Amino acid sequence: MSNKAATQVLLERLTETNGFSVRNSSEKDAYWYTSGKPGPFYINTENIAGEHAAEVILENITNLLKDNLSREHQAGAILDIINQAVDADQAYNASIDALLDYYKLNNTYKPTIISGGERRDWFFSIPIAKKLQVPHLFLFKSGDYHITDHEGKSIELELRDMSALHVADIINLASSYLKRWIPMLQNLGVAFTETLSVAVRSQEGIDNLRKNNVSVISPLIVDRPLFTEAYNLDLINEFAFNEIGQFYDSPKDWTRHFLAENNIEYSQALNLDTAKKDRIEFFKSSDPYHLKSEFPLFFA
Ligand SMILES: O=P(O)(O)OC[C@H]1O[C@H](OP(=O)(O)OP(=O)(O)O)[C@H](O)[C@@H]1O
Repeated sequence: MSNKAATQVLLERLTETNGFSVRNSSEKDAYWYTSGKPGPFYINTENIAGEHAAEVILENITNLLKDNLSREHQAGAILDIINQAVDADQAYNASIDALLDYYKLNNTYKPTIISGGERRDWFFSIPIAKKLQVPHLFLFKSGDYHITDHEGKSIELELRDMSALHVADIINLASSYLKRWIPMLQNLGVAFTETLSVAVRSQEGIDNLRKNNVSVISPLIVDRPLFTEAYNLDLINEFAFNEIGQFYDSPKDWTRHFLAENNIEYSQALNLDTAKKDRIEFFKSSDPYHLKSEFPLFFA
């Protein structure tokens, strides 16, 4: 499989499962990001497991982590959930193969262990470890870790001579690496110079990792060329393609244009989820682009 083919498999799967979604008409609302700013597209790579399946899996993982169970029990249960989901869905399995093919095409490093961080990395790190027949290192946000062997059994392992490949769902600013995964891997004495991520949302994340001597391999670098590819593959329409171009030229100008055309009455919208409501409120109160004087009614 070529690099291009791997990217296409993943992009198509994400489009089918609404893991990659764009604003394809002026009637459609913007996506409100965690930063509290709006934008014309969004990417949620865990949907590669299936839109509904991803939701159920995440909920199950969250519940397992809440329960007062041993890390061994939690890791075993999470591993079973993910492996069963991959076995049950040919398209999820094919996406993991595409990701692994992409990795193999782009380097010669031979990891002896795969690491993955709580929670979404595990959708990818667990099946990649299984396919490479190497142990999996679960990294928990608390700082705990747990190792399973290539068959999924819990093991004790001397990590000092091992080389880890950290597999992730998406890199944004790489804050989870800087705050947690890099210090944890360093403390364990594992060599760690490379990470495979399904997608990269921002060049800043790649730069932050480079400063820490970690190089990034990813089939989906979310930037203009990826949207050109999506457009050429007919995965996004002309409206979306043009406005994403505007957004990359200037997020502020795109936002101004969106607010000028936007006829969505947020105050009247009944089905707004809490997260979205909070993000819109934060946008209004922080006014990151200084647009309040131009849109007094919206900011009122
Ligand atoms: O590049 P970064 O700045 O690290 O951001 C990206 C990471 O953040 C999110 O995970 P989060 O920490 O929210 O944990 P979750 O998987 O439990 O949702 C996301 O799933 C990525 O793993």
